[in-house]
Amino acid sequence: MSSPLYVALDTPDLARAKSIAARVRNHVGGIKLGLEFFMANGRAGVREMADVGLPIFLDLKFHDIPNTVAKAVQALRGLEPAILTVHAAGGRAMMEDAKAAAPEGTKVVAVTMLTSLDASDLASIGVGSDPHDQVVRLAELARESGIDGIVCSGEEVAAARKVWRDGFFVVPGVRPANGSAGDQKRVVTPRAALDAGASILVVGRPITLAEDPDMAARAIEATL
Ligand SMILES: O=C(O)c1cc(=O)[nH]c(=O)n1[C@@H]1O[C@H](COP(=O)(O)O)[C@@H](O)[C@H]1O
Repeated sequence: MSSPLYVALDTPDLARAKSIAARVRNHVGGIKLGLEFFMANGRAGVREMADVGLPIFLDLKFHDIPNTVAKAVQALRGLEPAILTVHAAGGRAMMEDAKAAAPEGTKVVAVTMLTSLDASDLASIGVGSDPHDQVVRLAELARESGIDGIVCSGEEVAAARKVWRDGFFVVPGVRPANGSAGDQKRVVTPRAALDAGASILVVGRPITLAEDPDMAARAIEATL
């Protein structure tokens, strides 16, 4: 079985992304490319990274009116990523249309509540519920829309899986014990996230900024 560990290659530097991918490729199940990489390298960059031979998770977090999101997803045709992201807060119709526009083999997953936010951040944008209730509510909405799964923190994934048994659950904000959280606020260890029901784990800086990314990926893999 392939590893549930996806490495987030958050860099605008294509050569650097390729070099880290080459070093960790035997210890991860896939590569996540996000806004930083895509803004700098675009479709051609994604194609080059596909040469590494691992599944590509293209994390562009679409959040717009349904027509715009559907057309953006259509415009990605030809890249056929294994996974792509939208924001659940874009609403049910947006998620339905994103799914309809995506290639058959691409999983569409919705970001519920960013792992960089906590309860006080939710309150500051006028959302009264706590992170747990907010994630479960958006998980239900995502399920009803017919997409494949959600992104949430390891703190909510067990509750979300209760309302969506066969959903696909992406958990970022994952840190090895004693790892620096950085800008992440809802953080769990890789092992705890998997035990709670994560389908895949997304780990960026703990691997990419390590002196030896290969060893860092291997050390995380060993805990799974
Ligand atoms: O959609 C995501 O992947 C995502 C959602 C979320 O709520 N939190 C989150 O950190 N991410 C992504 O997961 C990665 C986490 O990176 P590190 O904090 O460096 O491990 C980044 O690429 C983020 O864009």
